[in-house]
Amino acid sequence: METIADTKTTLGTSSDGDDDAGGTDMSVESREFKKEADAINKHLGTTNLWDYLPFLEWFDMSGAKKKVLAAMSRQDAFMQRLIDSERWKTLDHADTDANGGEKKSMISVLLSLQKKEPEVYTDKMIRGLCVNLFTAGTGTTSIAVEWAMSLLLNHPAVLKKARDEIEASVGASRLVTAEDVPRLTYLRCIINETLRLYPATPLLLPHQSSVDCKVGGYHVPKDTMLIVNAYAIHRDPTMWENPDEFRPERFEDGKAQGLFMLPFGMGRRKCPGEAMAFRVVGLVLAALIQCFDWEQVDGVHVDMTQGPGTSFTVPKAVPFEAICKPRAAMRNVLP
Ligand code: HEM
Repeated sequence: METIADTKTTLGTSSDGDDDAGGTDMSVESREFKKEADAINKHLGTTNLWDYLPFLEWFDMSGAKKKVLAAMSRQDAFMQRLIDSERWKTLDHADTDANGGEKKSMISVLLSLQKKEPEVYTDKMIRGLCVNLFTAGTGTTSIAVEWAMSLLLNHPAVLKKARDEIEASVGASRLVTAEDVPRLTYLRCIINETLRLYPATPLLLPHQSSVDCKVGGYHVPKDTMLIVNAYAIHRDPTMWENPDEFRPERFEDGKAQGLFMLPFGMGRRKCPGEAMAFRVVGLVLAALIQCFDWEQVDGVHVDMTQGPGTSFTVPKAVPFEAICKPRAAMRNVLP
């Protein structure tokens, strides 16, 4: 029998934003974008004296504002290059779909709208929208995958149950697809339980009261910055039984209905990417579980310490590391 070498795999981003380990298979464009995003994140999450003494913003003594603005301008130029290249593709195929009938990219959809309403869909607006979605949608989902894999490695029974579900629903003759994910209900419980214990953005995004109001008996004046501690809510022992335990079963058969959790926020400013996040995180986890056998490195529990946080997200302090081996059953499917 052919032997398949075990591979030590590292996923994700350490809390200092330095992603050497996970970045080796990234495209040049992805690396460039990530470099600027990391440069911005590094400063966005820090406390600035001008949060307390607003006049200090004018002096920018730490130089943080200057660095963030410079990185944002490089990110903007990068996005404009993507838009221009999509525009040229559209010109080349003036009479047909730029992608030859394939699914259109978001930029190409926005460029079609630009033709109809140029004053609304300006390049500046498209750049802003794309940067916003890239920034909000990439770090959060990769962090969620990393926490989920770490939890699975430390809970082999849960990992096995997830594998069994994929075996029963998809089998081993083909790779799991995005269409399979909604049927993998136990996998969804795992994602929910991961987001409960390790919400990618534990304090959501800061909100601001638009009018004077009362919250939980406290008077909140207009224009106050409000921060919701989702992390604490998700581990509230008055609500959740053994809140620190990783137990995806608590979400089975709608059992957790009515229990309060908000990893995507709530209300008008709730994350618009929730459905996409479940699809992407679900597909990545399902493929990793379906295709590989996983083991802890030297039998040591995966470190679950949380990092100090980069801007609004909280990744692992130590990136996820594990031994993975392609499954013999999937040899015909894996490239
Ligand atoms: C596991 C993955 C994700 C998590 C945990 C997450 C979480 C959140 C949270 C907590 C907020 C702030 C909500 C609030 O302040 O009340 C937010 C906002 C946002 N998210 Fe996500 N998100 C994820 C994935 C995505 C994806 C995949 C996209 C898009 C591709 C996305 C796009 C956005 C945008 C644009 C906002 C700002 C919405 C606004 O302020 O109106 N997110 N997300």
